Amino acid sequence: MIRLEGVTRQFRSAAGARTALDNVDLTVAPGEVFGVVGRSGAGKSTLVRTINLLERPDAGRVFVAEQELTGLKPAALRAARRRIGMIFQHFNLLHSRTIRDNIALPLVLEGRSRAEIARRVDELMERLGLTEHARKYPAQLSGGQKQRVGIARALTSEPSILLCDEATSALDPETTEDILALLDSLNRELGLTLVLITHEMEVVRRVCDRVAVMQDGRIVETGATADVFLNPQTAATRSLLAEGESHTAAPRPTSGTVARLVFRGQGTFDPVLSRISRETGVDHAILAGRIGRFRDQPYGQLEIAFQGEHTDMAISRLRAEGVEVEVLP
Ligand SMILES: Nc1ncnc2c1ncn2[C@@H]1O[C@H](COP(=O)(O)OP(=O)(O)OP(=O)(O)O)[C@@H](O)[C@H]1O
Repeated sequence: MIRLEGVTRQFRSAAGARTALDNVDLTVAPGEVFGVVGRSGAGKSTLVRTINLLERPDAGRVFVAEQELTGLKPAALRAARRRIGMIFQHFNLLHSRTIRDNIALPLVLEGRSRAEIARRVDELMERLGLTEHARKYPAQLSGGQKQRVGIARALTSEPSILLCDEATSALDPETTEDILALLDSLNRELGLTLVLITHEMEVVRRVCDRVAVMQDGRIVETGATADVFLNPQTAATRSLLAEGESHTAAPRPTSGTVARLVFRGQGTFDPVLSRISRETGVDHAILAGRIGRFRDQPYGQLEIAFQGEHTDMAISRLRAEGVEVEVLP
């Protein structure tokens, strides 16, 4: 659905050249919710703006739905862009226009008929719970409502892709959850492909099927969210994940083997640890733990201290049951 091949983008200024994207390859499958994370300046916005060619790469090719956008003439590019909606952190609404007119704007610019515009705008306002706000102005709405207007406006041309640039970063946690639930339902019900830039790891856990981690204009790691978050392969990913977590190390006992266990999927709910403890006579003390969810997939992470003669056997048995076990030094 989306394919970037060897995309490079430099910005030149008085201070010199800055490589915002450095030979980036990326593939996003149809119907996927794809997250892009990284520190400020890593190149996330430039990457996402390259997908609809708001930012033109200096080198490399961009394909959307098997069509090479980088090879299109202006009129064909305008048509291709209609399949790609975009929403923004600060909503980018026109303050002097009503909610209805903000949503209608892309259709007005395309020269659609009044009847068609009215039908489509009514339908979107109904779907997004905005009907009662039709005649209000953006300043009269809350942040979450303004983002709903942004989403409605992005959906007017019935895109198959929605690019979300820090779409929840200006919202409080409850409103963030509300907008994420809406994006999640648009993905599930309309099959909309979502590419979502965020600096909030919780947003990625909540909605993203896959994630790419960016650093200095490159994608340093990419994979299923659960794989990247539970087994980060790069220092950049580990440092992003460590942010906001407690930095107090789990207490360590003076004897025994300390290990980190990861349970995934339905296995999260199996009493496998106590069963294997009983069968091998190996006791365990829980030092730290967390349970949660990656989109639909439940997971649990435990740091435990094994105590007993047959610790190696208990660890092999856990691995045989599908529990990931990393023995800590
Ligand atoms: N229009 C521009 N002119 C000059 N430099 C730019 C421009 N746009 C981006 N850059 C530079 O390119 C690099 C990548 O910027 P980009 O906005 O893509 O990063 P980001 O990961 O989205 O960061 P943030 O989270 O702060 O938005 C930065 O060093 C930035 O200063």
